Amino acid sequence: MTIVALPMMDPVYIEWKNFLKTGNPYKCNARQQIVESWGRCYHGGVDPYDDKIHQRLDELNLHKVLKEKEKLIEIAKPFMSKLHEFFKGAGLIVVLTDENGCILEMLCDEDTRQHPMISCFYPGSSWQEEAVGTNAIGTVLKQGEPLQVSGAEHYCKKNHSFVCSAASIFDSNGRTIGVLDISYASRASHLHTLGIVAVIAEAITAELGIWQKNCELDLLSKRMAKFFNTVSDGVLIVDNNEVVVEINPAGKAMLGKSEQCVIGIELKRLFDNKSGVLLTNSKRYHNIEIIVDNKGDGHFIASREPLINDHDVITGGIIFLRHSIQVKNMVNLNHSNGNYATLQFSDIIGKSVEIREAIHVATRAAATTSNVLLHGESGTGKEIFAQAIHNQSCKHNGPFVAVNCGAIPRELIGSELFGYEEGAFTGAKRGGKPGKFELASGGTLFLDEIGDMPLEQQTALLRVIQERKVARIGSDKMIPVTIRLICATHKNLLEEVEKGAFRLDLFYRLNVLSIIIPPLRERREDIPWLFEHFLEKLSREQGCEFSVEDEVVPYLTGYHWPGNVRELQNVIEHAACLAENGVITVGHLPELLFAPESRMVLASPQIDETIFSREQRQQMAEFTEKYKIISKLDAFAGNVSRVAKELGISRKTLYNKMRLHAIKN
Ligand SMILES: Nc1ncnc2c1ncn2[C@@H]1O[C@H](COP(=O)(O)OP(=O)(O)OP(=O)(O)O)[C@@H](O)[C@H]1O
Repeated sequence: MTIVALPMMDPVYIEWKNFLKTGNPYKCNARQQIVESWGRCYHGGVDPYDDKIHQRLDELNLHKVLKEKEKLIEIAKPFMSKLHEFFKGAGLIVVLTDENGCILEMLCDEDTRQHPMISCFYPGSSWQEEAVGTNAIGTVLKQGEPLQVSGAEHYCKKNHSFVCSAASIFDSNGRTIGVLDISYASRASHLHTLGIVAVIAEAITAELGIWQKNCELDLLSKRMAKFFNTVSDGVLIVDNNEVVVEINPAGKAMLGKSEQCVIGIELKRLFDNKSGVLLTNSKRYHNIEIIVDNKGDGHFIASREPLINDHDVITGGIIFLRHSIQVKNMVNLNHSNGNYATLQFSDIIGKSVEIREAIHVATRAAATTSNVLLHGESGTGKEIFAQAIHNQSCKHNGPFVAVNCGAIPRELIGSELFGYEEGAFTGAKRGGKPGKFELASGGTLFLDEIGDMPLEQQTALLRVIQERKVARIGSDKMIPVTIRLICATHKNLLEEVEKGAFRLDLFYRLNVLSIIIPPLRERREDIPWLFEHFLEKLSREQGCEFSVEDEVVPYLTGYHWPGNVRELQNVIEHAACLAENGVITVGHLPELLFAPESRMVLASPQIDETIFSREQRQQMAEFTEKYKIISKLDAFAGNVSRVAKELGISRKTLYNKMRLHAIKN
């Protein structure tokens, strides 16, 4: 390589000399890009006569930058080698820098490398304008456009022997990430070198773009694969001939088929005729119901979206399958249809031996999937027990569907429980309707008042329990159902069996685990706890405090509670409603409670003795008497003689008692 000293008569050199005297760009005849750069260097305080060694990165930082720019180097290097090969022996240096003008890679002949003038080109040295004045690399980084800087156009004298051509390399967002440069020491500049550099920089930019796009596609396809393989919906992709080209693991599990048995097969051949037609006769549908007779739960909800290419042409379809039970569970989670259970064992209030025993058995029942029969009068808490069992069982994530068999007209009970097909009977809904068994599948079906179920439906129920499959009315397709059955009755079912109103075989099927919930009158020590519980609930709901006169609770415990806990709850609400300033007194209790025939205190004194103190019993007796007199006075319009006769006492005694109890007539 020949290093040539520039003659002092070079017109650019003269311009340079003149510029340095004033720094005035308007008096300068050099190229505009060069003058602009000189202006930046002049005002930025770059020393044009500085011949010190270039700024360079230390080992550690250079290593870091090289690591960061690994891909740029990898992509640019083959291009640089080609260039180097092409210009072999011409004394050229091919340089790659980062966006800060720091040399990352350089290629040159061995004898060029040895030349002292070239010593300023080495990995880590900076060619920023601020560091070495106007130069192709630094000035391209400032101005963006490819540029050749020759001889005295360089701001620093030490670079006057070079001709440098550089162009930026960009990432896919158009940000500069590097510069490609060809430099050589010469008096003569050749513009075609700039052209070559610009084209190669563009090629590197294009290849980097392809690499970045590939990375994005790779990431996208990894994400898609993850989604495809882990999503709980079955996903099938079909081509335009309705032939399956892809199926995900969930899809294979749902269809119970291996990949080999699905890929390349027509979609409709994977299903029965009716389902196959439904799945293939439209390019887009949402939530259509498919019932497939195969092993496991073959009851699906299917949706389909067309696959459309960039030219808006349909190239196939993507079909999503979901177990109907999953859909139902989601609906149930939304709490939009009431098929959910909120109550737990902790919501069952009571400390009596009887209720504790019932809770104990129910807890054991929750640990199994056996059918449960709850016996208890109306309002004793049968539903609360059913919900608690469901919520503590392995089915707690499934639906809890409650049906009151006594409340549904006889002729409708079949369609309610088992569902029906479209056109099964006059008035049947279009598309049919799933029954409660299907809706409860995966969870618990609570059949309240099972004793009221008509005999013919008992037979159908027995069949569902035995076969664990249900056929909708009007269809012979069997839909698998996995449910835990909890039934409840206030009737003595064995008596019903004797009367011929209940099937014995069904009774045995339902009565696997039997729980007796005793009436409230047989566990009166629970009344104070229930009273406190319901009052607290009212306080919370109404945002006000209640206080209760001492006599109230003993009075409640003396009533025979034919409506059980539900009635107690209503009585407390009634009293709380009437209570002035939140003070509940006996006077706020409903009159029904004072009717002598409904009082237990008098009827069964031996029970009272075990629960109440003598003082409490005395008080209760007084209250009973007081309210007996009041109710009779009301009944006979204040006619004292009639009331006395009715009570079997003299008028005088009645007056005395009225005075004693402060009763005004
Ligand atoms: N032990 C209890 N603790 C708290 N609340 C109770 C208890 N028992 C019943 N209840 C409440 O009493 C009301 C009636 O209970 P539930 O509906 O469970 O009775 P049921 O026996 O199913 O009645 P029916 O046979 O008339 O349907 C509900 O509001 C319930 O929450």
